[in-house]
Amino acid sequence: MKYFYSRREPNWSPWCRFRYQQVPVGMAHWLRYPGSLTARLKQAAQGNFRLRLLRQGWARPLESERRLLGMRRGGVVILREVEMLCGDVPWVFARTLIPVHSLRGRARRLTLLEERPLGEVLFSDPTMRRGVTQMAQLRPGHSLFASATCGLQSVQTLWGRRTLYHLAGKPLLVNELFLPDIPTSRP
Ligand SMILES: C=C(O[C@@H]1C=C(C(=O)O)C=C[C@H]1O)C(=O)O
Repeated sequence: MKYFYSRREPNWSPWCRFRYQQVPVGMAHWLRYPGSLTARLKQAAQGNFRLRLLRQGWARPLESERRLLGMRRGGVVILREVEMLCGDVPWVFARTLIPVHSLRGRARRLTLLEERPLGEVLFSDPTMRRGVTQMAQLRPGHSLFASATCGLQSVQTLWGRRTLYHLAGKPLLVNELFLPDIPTSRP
């Protein structure tokens, strides 16, 4: 199955050069959170955490994703898109790309997760290495914005990050977009 997105990319900046002054109070701690976001969301949702698998299938990465993943032009990935919710309220839209050449050995099980959070597997694997994280402000028309907001007209901006992970030396890229209902007061 193929998925089509706007290919206009937001301005992704590395963690260290990101201008945090622009970020609303209460959003920065989500963007900078260094551990498993799944675990952090579970804690914040106090027993109401849910993960909904939106789609999984073959796709072509966006140009900047391809470069981060070190893939050749025309290469394909397994694309997994999920929503992480508190009850029925979506808090985070996550899009993970696993290049075909990463789908050997340990990374294979990442394709069999269904509604089990990827973070649980990733953060319990001793071969996992966390690489670069980039942040961006996304607006309507940017790639991923429509998928994350399900086309909701009322949403004008989203904050997001993407992190390169390695599992047994093989790369995968996780995009996480924080949706308007995520709590912005630190518990
Ligand atoms: C990378 C993590 O995994 C989370 C779970 C995901 C999934 O199940 O597809 C995707 C992205 C993350 O938000 C994490 O918990 O930090």
